[in-house]
Amino acid sequence: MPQYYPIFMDLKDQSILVVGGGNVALRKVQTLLKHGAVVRVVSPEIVPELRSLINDTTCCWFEKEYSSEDIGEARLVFSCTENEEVNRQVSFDAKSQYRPVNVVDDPEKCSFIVPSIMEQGDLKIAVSTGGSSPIVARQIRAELEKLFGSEMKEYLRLLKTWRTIVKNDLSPEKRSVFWERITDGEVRKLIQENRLSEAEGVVKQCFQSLLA
Ligand SMILES: C[C@@]1(CC(=O)O)c2cc3[nH]c(cc4nc(cc5[nH]c(cc(n2)[C@H]1CCC(=O)O)[C@@](C)(CC(=O)O)[C@@H]5CCC(=O)O)C(CC(=O)O)=C4CCC(=O)O)c(CCC(=O)O)c3CC(=O)O
Ligand SMILES: NC(=O)C1=CN([C@@H]2O[C@H](COP(=O)(O)OP(=O)(O)OC[C@H]3O[C@@H](n4cnc5c(N)ncnc54)[C@H](O)[C@@H]3O)[C@@H](O)[C@H]2O)C=CC1
Repeated sequence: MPQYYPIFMDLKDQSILVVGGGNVALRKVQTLLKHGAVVRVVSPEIVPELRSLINDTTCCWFEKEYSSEDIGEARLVFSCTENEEVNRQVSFDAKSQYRPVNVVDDPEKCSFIVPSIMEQGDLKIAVSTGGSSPIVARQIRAELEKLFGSEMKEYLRLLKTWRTIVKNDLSPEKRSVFWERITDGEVRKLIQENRLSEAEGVVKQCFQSLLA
C-alpha cells in the first residue's frame, strides 16, 4: 500500500474535473466548492442535490459521457462513476498527463485519496486510514469534533493576532516562553467558558511581563 503524503492544498479558482454525478461525486463536489475550486462535472445524469449546486461560475455540468479531452486544464481529477472501465480510463488519461487523480472504486487507481475532514475556524484536521476503512476515518473525525469545539475558532484567532507583535517585540527565547505559557490550557479554557476578555488579559499580561 502507498505511503500517502498529506498536504493542504490551495484550490481557490483552480479548475477541477469530476467525472460522474452520483452521491459520491456529490460529496466530492461539496468539499471542493467549500474550498473555492472551480468544478466541471461530466456525467450523463446527476442526482438532484448535485444539480442544485450547478451555476454559471463555479460549478458547471457537461451532460455527456466522459471522453479523454475532458481532462483539459484540470489541476486535479476525480473519477466517481460506478463503471470500472470508465474509472480505469480516467485514471489512465490523468496519469499520462501528470495530473493527480482520485478514483472512488479502487485506491490502486488513485494518485491521491481524500481524507475525512473536520474544521473549527483555522483548525483543520484531515484523517486517513490509507483506504483501509473510510468508515473508521469518518468515526475518528466525529471523535475529534467532540474534542475540539467552537472555542478553537476564537482561540486561534486570538493567537494569530499576537504572532506579528510577538515576532517583532520579543527575542526568540522569550517568544517560546510566551507561546508555551499562553497555550498551556488556561487561555483556551477561559474562551471555552466565554470569558474572552479575561483570556485576552492573560495574554496581554504575559506579553508585558516578558517585555520588561
Ligand atoms: C480510498 C478512498 C478513495 C477516495 O474516495 O478518496 C475511498 C474508497 C472507498 N470508499 C468506500 C466506501 C465508503 N466511503 C465512505 C466515506 C468516505 N470515504 C472517504 C474517502 C475514501 N474512500 C478514500 C480513503 C479514505 C481513507 O480511509 O483514508 C471519505 C473519508 C472522504 C470523502 O469521500 O469525501 C468519506 C467519509 C467522509 C466523512 O463523513 O467524514 C463510506 C461511509 C459513508 O458513506 O458514511 C463508505 C461505505 C462504507 C464502507 O464501505 O466502508 C469504498 C467501497 C465501495 C463499495 O464497497 O462499493 C471505496 C473503494 C475501495 O475501498 O475500494
Ligand atoms: N470513495 C468513496 O467514498 C466511495 C466509493 N464508492 C464507489 O463509488 C462508486 C459510485 O458511487 P455512487 O456515486 O453512489 O454511484 P451512482 O451509480 O449513483 O453514480 C455513478 C454516476 O456515474 C455516472 N456515469 C456513468 N457512466 C459514466 C460515463 N461514461 N461518463 C461520465 N459519467 C458516468 C452516472 O451517470 C452516475 O451519475 C460506486 O460504484 C462505489 O464503487 C461508494 C461509496 C463511497
